[in-house]
Amino acid sequence: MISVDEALDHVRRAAAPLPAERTPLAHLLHLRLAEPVASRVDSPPFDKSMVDGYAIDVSDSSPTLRELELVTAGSVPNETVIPGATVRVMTGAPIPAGADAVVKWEDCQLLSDLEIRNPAAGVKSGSCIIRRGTSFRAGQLVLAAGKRLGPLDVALLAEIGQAEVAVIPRPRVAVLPTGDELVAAHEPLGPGQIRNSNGPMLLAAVAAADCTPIDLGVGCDDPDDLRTRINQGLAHDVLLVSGGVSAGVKDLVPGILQELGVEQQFHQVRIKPGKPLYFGVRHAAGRRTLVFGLPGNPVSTFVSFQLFVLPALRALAGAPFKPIAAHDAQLTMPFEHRGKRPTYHPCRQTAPDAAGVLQVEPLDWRGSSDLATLTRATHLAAFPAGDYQLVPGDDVQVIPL
Ligand SMILES: Nc1nc2c(c(=O)[nH]1)N[C@H]1C(S)=C(S)[C@@H](COP(=O)(O)OP(=O)(O)OC[C@H]3O[C@@H](n4cnc5c(N)ncnc54)[C@H](O)[C@@H]3O)O[C@H]1N2
Ligand code: MOO
Repeated sequence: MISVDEALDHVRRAAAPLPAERTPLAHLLHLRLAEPVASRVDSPPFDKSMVDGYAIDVSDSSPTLRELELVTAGSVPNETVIPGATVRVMTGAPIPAGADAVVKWEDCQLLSDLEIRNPAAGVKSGSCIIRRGTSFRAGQLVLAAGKRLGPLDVALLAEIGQAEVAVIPRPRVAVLPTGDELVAAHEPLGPGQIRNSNGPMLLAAVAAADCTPIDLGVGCDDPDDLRTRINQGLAHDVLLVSGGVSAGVKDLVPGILQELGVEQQFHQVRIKPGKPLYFGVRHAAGRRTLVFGLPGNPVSTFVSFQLFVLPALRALAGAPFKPIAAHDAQLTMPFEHRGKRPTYHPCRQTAPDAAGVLQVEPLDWRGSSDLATLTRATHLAAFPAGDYQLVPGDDVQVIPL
């Protein structure tokens, strides 16, 4: 049995970023750029008006100005602003030659249909004009490689005319809960049966991690059925199997994975819950698939997902590999730990103390099938292995959920 850190090292080695793919703007959200992006254009691409008004030459001292034409956004001026003349411009319109400022129409006095009093007195050159290249110049780097793209980055790519860009794709993650005892939430429970909660949980957790979930249905504890479904799962970047990985007569998953060419990296980790965790990698036809066999108890499945699968998914998607960060906290209640495995115990944040230290209360958790308590938890407290008693105020490391 290996330690959590050793297990994470195996996952780290296998979880190199997926190969980059050119992807259109509509599908870029939360993906990471595989290349730096420089603009091929100046932005804005021309000097433009920031207001609806009159483009003028501030040095013109003529008492009145005659309107030569109206220029709206999307059209171009034909006339030049000469002494005694103005061009009426709408917001976003290009500035005509000869003009060096725009005055809002409500600050101008209309004398007749096409004539205004010259509003130049006190107006600064450049006023209400945004100059070509103010945001950035052609050739300038606008987005760095590795950046996780948000809505503003997508907008920026559109602004520079980059209709598609090379990004690390969203990992495709197949989910296969296994067990003859499992029935779906809408089906009646027969004797000895339980509902499949891991399947919906993992599909949701995969989606929450910005990956694409693929539902492989529920596998029976039957070699042929498992072989077929696992084979389907191996066509994706990651396969998450839940159940069937411990020592029971129907725990067939590790054997079938081996048969299908998955190279086991580890099986069993010194951790509670989640001891029977399996991890393997298959390389076939130029594709690498990471395979996690998650222990079937729902809390074990979830904790294993958080600690081992989530860092792998993030690294496949191009982020640096990083174990889930632990924070310092203090216990508000006594806690007795027994056992040779470190325990990740559901706990609940109370208030930070006066010094801002996070305070947590270990919950009355009834073990690896007690999903209900986990839903009330805000953190997992990481208690080291050993037999010992902790008291309120003792330090503990916690992982946010
Ligand atoms: N002799 C040993 N027995 C067990 C060991 C061991 O080391 N030696 N490890 C125990 C630990 S720890 C765990 S955790 C479980 C994990 O077993 P499996 O991964 O093989 O899972 P199953 O036996 O299939 O299921 C365990 C438990 O969880 C329920 N389950 C399974 N799938 C789902 C699902 N999709 N939704 C909800 N609940 C599910 C299942 O009915 C069982 O009750 O093994 C111990 N045994
Ligand atoms: O490690 Mo198991 O996950 O205790 O139930």
